[in-house]
Amino acid sequence: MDIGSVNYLPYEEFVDVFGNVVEKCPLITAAVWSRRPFSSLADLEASINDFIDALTESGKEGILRVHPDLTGRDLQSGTLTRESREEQVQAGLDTLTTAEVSRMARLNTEYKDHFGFPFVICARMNNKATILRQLEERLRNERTIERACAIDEVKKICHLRLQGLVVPETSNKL
Ligand SMILES: NC(=O)N[C@H]1NC(=O)NC1=O
Repeated sequence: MDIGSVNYLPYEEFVDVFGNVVEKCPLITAAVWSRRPFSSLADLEASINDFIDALTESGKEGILRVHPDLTGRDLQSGTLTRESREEQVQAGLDTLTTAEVSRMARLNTEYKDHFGFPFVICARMNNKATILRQLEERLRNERTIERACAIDEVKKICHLRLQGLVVPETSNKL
């Protein structure tokens, strides 16, 4: 779909198509619909990012909290959203050894106990080794820095999900 077609979408269809660009946050999509017409895919993405940036710190933590754990129960039981499942599979998180699964589970729990929200990272820009390493490193971050870092990852996930839904404009359009 191109951005012109996006601008013509009635509210219900817009939310059907873009409702999960931020994981389990269709409210963001519903709010951003009011900002159309979008001049470009980048403009749509900027509207989503502006909405996220304007949230209070507890609102941002709410966005993080609805994310599933990486390699958690949802991946094993098949209850992830389609997008999240594809991303975790692409990062190789469905092929961890038993030892890696235990390590990831232990670190995820430690992280969540420490910060009060789950560890979020753009799986498609990583692989299992870099994800485990970042999980260990980010556990040592100060809380405000870590929250900002996690929200940046949400925006990266959103960026890639949007790219899969909207054709970017060609620069040599007449
Ligand atoms: N916990 C977490 O990072 N989950 C997200 N990461 C990603 O790439 N897709 C997700 O759902």
